[in-house]
Amino acid sequence: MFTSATHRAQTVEEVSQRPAIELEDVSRSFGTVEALQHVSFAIPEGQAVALLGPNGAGKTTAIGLMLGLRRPSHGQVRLFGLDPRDRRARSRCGCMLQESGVPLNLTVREIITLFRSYYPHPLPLAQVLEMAGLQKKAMTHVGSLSGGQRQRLYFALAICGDPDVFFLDEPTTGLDVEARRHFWEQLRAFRQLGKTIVLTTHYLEEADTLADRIILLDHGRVRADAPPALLKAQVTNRRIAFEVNEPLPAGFFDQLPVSQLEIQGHRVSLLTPQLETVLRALLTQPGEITNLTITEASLEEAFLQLTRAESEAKGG
Ligand SMILES: Nc1ncnc2c1ncn2[C@@H]1O[C@H](COP(=O)(O)OP(=O)(O)OP(=O)(O)O)[C@@H](O)[C@H]1O
Repeated sequence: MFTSATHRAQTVEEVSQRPAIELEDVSRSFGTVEALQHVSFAIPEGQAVALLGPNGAGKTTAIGLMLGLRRPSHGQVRLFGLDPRDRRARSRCGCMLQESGVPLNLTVREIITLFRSYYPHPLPLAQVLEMAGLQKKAMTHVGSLSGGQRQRLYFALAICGDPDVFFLDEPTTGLDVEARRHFWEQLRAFRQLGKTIVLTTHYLEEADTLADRIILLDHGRVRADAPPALLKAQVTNRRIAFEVNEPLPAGFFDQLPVSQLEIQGHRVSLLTPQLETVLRALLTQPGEITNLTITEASLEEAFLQLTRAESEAKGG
């Protein structure tokens, strides 16, 4: 579909061996706030990584460090083996940050042309407009774009330099479901060009859909670092759902290891880390149990369990 004029053919070994980004024992404080603490990871070229975490986890700080917009208080950050502020590294980056200010009195075409001029090997204008789905808006003034269209423009400006690594800080916040899915398609197409992608998100579905790997940050530390499927498997919780022909005795679940217990009429759903214990109790009580299903925890449940374990370990 899309072609990249400057995209070099790379062998599998090259793609997997050369890290695009490296953080080595990185900490960053703002006064007394430790936004990141002893964070280390490497992102190989061609990988799509989601930095996931609750508010204040340190996601934006991490992106700022990788882009050279901030400096670490401790440790080292490298972008393509260079200081992230080095022009050679920066010219290979595209970014869509939370606060992207652009002049409102230019047309879409004019501003993309301006941004293309900053890069040594920009993508053709027509391709940028097509990738961002802005062909029909080329002559529209930026100030007249809707929120969703403006988000597409930010995407266009971020990719127009044909970056090797693309940083996105909460790119779909505020978009409706349709616009979000459209954006995911655009990003997937961009990924197929072999690009490295680092995105922060609050949307677990977004991380699950787009990322090869999720780095879960919480209170400035890496809490988990794994592919989405493995992250879900790390979590011992299972969801049990079933129907009862008559209500279970009062207090039935009080002594059982269950959480997120929901009872709606005859339908019961719960989470448990001890599947056998709960099943034994259910199957030995006198009432009839039907439509029993047992499923793996969703990514959302995994996320909650992992972050809860962290705050409990801290006594929080
Ligand atoms: N410029 C700053 N000055 C002071 N404190 C800051 C600054 N930037 C970030 N922080 C603090 O560092 C911590 C991490 O913030 P950061 O923005 O990186 O988190 P985040 O995971 O991106 O959060 P969100 O999902 O809400 O955007 C927070 O406690 C935040 O208040």
